Amino acid sequence: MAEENIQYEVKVIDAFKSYGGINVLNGININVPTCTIYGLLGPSGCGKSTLLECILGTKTLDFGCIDLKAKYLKDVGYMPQDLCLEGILTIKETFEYFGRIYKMSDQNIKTRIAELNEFLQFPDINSYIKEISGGQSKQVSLAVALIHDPKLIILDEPTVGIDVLLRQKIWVEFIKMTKQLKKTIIITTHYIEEANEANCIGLIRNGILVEEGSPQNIITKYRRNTLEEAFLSLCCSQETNEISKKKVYVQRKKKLNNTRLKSENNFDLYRIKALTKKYFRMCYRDLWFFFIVICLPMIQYNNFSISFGQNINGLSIAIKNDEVNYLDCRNFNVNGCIADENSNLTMSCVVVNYLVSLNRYKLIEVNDFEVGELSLNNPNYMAFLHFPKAYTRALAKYIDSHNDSDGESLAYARLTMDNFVFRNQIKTDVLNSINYVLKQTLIGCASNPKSISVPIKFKNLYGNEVKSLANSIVHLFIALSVFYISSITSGNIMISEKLEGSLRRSIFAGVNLPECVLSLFFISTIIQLIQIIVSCFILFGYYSNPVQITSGLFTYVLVLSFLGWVGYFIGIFIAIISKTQLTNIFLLTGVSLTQFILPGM
Ligand SMILES: Nc1ncnc2c1ncn2[C@@H]1O[C@H](COP(=O)(O)OP(=O)(O)OP(=O)(O)O)[C@@H](O)[C@H]1O
Repeated sequence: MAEENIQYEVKVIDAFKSYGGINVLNGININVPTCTIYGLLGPSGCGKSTLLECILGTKTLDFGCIDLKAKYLKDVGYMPQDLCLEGILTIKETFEYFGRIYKMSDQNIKTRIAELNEFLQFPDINSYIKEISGGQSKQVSLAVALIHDPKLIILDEPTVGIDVLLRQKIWVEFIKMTKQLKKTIIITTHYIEEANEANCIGLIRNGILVEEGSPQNIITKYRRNTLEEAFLSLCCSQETNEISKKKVYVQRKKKLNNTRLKSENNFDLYRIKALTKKYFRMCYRDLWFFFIVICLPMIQYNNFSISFGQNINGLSIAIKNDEVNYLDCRNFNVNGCIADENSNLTMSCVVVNYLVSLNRYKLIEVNDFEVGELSLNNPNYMAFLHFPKAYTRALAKYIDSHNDSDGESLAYARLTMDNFVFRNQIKTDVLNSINYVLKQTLIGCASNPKSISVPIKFKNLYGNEVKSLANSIVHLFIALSVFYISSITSGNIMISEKLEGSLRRSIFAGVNLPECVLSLFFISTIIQLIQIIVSCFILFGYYSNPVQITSGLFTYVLVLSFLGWVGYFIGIFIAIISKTQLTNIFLLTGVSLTQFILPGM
């Protein structure tokens, strides 16, 4: 065929690409004629995959030009070197997913699976990808590249790990595809013998195309019997004229316009549906994910309700009462006025009985002040209380003349330093008990008890029902759980998609990032709503924490949802900036911990 009559599917002109100043593609020119198989050969690291990705547009050239006949992503089928498929999906679901991304009808997908099965012979198509062998996953990956019957097929080492018989069968099929179905195939391979089947071969070394031509022409040119021998001879002559792989600075060339493959439309509901279905499967099939997102919070809500900030009870307080025997207080009644010289009131008993009536404390009498003081070294003791011998008398004198020269009206209380919550609770209860004593004193003396009350009236706008610490922070706990669960849901799905390469493969099939984010948003919002319902049911319904929602249930759920959505976007952002799974986990945990600490928890 005359040169001018040849139609080219792909033209790469003067392509340069470097990483860190080292040229991986060093001025490559290749021309791939339509309806042919073009084999790219070369040692590991010579730049074959980089060249393919530049042709596909997933990587950009630094200089040079790539001209593609195909204009749309759906016209090209790409099989990357790595699997880049979701192990958690079955073979059938994987085909359905990609088929739907390419907007194929269900019937069309079914027919295509049957056709591909005929020549690739998949294992049971209901097997999970993670459970099939390396060679079988390569077959599936190849089928995914062919599912939508593209015009241009780009395959990066498709036959690695596949047995010889099937390899031969695949090449026969490739030849049939180019001859009968007018497809163009670009293929990289390390098996030189199979490259014999290609119409044209390009040998790359150190980013330079050192030879290009049909297998027969190359064999003839190097006067050898086989292609392998021809390449060995070529490589040996190259060794002596080694192309430097050291820093090669690219000459400043004008960057030419490259053809970029486009998606047919930028925002497609059909693709969003396929993505949502895939994410849904990924969520409910991963049992650990399901456990962490749904079951673990339920356990935590339960643990929180049982253990956190409940009303305190059973705390031990050491007591030494010099005024009266502690046991004698049991039958004590406030009767009479302490101002009365003849009254035999012992107000220390009023304090003691008040504390006992709270059912929070276990009062344990000690005989010695020193022993009482030392009792706080025992972690079971939260306080030591001491009442002086003339406590009631001194108290009467203090009330009467505001004078207690001996300091006998002072009860002594030493509190634990170990536990902030317990200390404050005991402090409040002891102060309330003294307040109660004063009131009882005034009642006994027929005075108006209000005269001794603190002259302030507290009125709460809301929160009247809040009785315990757990009641007060239950909403904070729900809010933080919703935030955390949303961020780990979006963050973990996104990072696994990114690192396993399935995101890249989906993007190459036409999906764009906003579609991924929106589909994941649906899933995350559903999980969030389940979270809110379950948490409210456990914390308010089952454990009866008081609900006082002043702005209405809708606003409450909306505010929680907003928090979850913030968590969702933070998760996505962290997944985008994280380069490894570990960084992703550390960042997610760090941000969530900050959220726990900032509200003062
Ligand atoms: N993202 C990247 N950042 C830095 N260097 C890269 C990157 N991608 C590829 N390289 C480097 O570019 C060179 C060419 O890589 P490429 O994957 O194209 O080789 P290859 O010819 O396909 O090798 P193989 O046959 O082993 O797959 C390698 O040295 C590789 O380390």
